[in-house]
Amino acid sequence: MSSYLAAAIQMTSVPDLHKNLAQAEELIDVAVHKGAKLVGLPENFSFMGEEKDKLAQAGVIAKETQVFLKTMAQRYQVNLIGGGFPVPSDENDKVYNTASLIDSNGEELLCYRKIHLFDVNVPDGNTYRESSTVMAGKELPSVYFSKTLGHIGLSVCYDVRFPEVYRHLSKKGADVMFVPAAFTAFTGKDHWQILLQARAIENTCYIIAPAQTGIHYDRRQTHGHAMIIDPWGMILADAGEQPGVAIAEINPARIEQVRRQMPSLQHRVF
Ligand SMILES: O=C(O)CNC(=O)[C@H](CS)NC(=O)CCC(=O)C(=O)O
Repeated sequence: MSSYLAAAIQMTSVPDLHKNLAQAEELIDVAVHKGAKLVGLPENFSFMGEEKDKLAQAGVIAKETQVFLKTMAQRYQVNLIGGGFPVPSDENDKVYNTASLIDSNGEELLCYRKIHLFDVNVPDGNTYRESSTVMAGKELPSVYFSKTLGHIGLSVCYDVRFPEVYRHLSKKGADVMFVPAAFTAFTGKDHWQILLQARAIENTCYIIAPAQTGIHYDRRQTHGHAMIIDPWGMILADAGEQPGVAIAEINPARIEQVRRQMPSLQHRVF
């Protein structure tokens, strides 16, 4: 593996599948033209709206999103992460919040179903009951060993509050971990960056965190600040608050250097 550029895309997705896919393509285009070889899209990139609307359209959203990811990966000859989109479950009428890694041949390399669901009354007055429409994934994420991109692990949004997910990925060998998110503006301002830096530092790994930003519908507002963090916890790129792209170099020598300087992974007791 040699150094390469990765991109964390930042979007303001709305309750309109085709508008979102058009915005996603524009930003993939920007990222690829800046040289990115691995591009992450945020949670809910293809649809962000009321839970009941998402559920009603889930079949169409899932199908069109999967076709979109494969088409874009092949057209732009890039590795793409779809950071979380609804896929209907076979068991009942709920969906799985699913993240997927697609290579430049359009093949799916990783698929992960969000384990931790956001059932929280946020003190700003918004109530989230993700479990009312989403089934929790039952399997910890696996790691894809890529000769060119490193050892990649996926997670989604609220998972970032559960360090055991990332320790699991780390034990499986991951050194580039994705946290695609739609973090609330209220929690994000105090927790987002700190949680991401903690996950990077404690696992001495790169963290790539695509994000939603701005006002999506009604009172739903997200925090933004898609970012890429290095294994020492340094913020290499931050997309701010407008839709756009955070781009930074993923450098295997930096991972080795930090793991020499701070060998905490070797000192684990549990
Ligand atoms: O807001 C929306 O409409 C869409 N959001 C989402 O789909 C997901 C599940 S509800 N949001 C989060 O997981 C936020 C986590 C978070 O913000 C935290 O952990 O503080």
